[in-house]
Amino acid sequence: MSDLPAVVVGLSGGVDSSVAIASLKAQGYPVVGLTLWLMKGKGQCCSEGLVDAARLCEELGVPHHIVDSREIFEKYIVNYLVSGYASGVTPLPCSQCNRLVKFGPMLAYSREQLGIDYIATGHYAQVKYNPTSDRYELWRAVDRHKDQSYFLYDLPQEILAHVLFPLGQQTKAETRALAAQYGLHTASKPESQDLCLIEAHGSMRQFLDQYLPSQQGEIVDVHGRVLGYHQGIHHYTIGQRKGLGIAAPEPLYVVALDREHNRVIVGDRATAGRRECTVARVNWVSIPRPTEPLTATVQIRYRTPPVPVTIIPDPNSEQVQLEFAEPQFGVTPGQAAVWYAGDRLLGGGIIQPFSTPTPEPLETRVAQV
Ligand SMILES: Nc1ncnc2c1ncn2[C@@H]1O[C@H](COP(=O)(O)OP(=O)(O)OP(=O)(O)O)[C@@H](O)[C@H]1O
Repeated sequence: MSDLPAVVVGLSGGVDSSVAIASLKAQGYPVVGLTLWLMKGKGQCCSEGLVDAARLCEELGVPHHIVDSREIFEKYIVNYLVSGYASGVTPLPCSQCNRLVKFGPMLAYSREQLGIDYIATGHYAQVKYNPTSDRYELWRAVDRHKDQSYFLYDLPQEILAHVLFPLGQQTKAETRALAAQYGLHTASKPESQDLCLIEAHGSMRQFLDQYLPSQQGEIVDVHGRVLGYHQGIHHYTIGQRKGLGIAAPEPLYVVALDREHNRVIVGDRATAGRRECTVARVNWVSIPRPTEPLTATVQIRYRTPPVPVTIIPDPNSEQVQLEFAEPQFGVTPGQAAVWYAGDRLLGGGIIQPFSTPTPEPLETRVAQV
């Protein structure tokens, strides 16, 4: 009998989680596979993922559980996305899904149904216990290109204390080599490129179009001049530069989404740059909440490089104010800002809507004259 604790491994049917469970098993951990059934559609997280995960567990000779999580996925992710886009923000579903749909419920199921106290996933990130601070710290993965720590910033200490990331210290190439070495049928599965919802529905636009009706409106500049038309403000993101469908001599960025008048407001680079923003729903991970301002680097999107920032805690709330050393162009309400000291993830939260002065619609101004 192994002295190692039993671990429940979240399986999506993809190569990363397949190698995560096979590696833990090879190290002597008693393992159980668990797949959350998240939505209907094609691709992982749907029936295809369930079948691949079941087949993998059969090959490995380990138990496999499937938990129908479609209802909580609908409640916490689909509704969150649809209401966010409808109100003019661009929500980040992955960190919320990790906390509320995946890690929290997986650990609860493991404990309550299986009496198992540890869970693992195929995420590329590392958890390190710091005995001095008595905190479970989150660190970037060794494979910087695959690092997924950004999406995990919202995990509380109670969960991090019970999580293993078996792939955090290896490269994706090593994962693929191990998949072949273990003879896993998932070894040659292509990399998932995008958000699971996008894989299942084709694009975010196609997904949203099922819920939010098209509603034509104006694309205007910061003076209220009409430059073009759109089919719904939910197709746009603050900071967006490409795909605006308007010809202009200089690059234009979306600087505000005016829900009240169903308008997209665009501006030049100088208008689009932001030096600060407010971040709410902050989760402090590797350090406790500071009382003094702190310098760090911050990522305002998954794929943007970290940039220098000062984080100013609000004495009266859990919010913080971020002050960037240089103006940033993709500061998008609804997305996560996640700050680091080197490779150590300190904390993160959700960027709050900011007030960009929006011009009065033309007819209102004409009426006032
Ligand atoms: N439906 C699910 N049920 C259980 N665990 C899941 C599910 N989807 C994802 N996970 C876990 O979260 C990890 C990261 O998921 P993500 O969607 O980012 O996939 P990925 O990085 O492409 O990994 P994989 O190759 O395993 O699909 C997975 O490796 C897996 O452990």
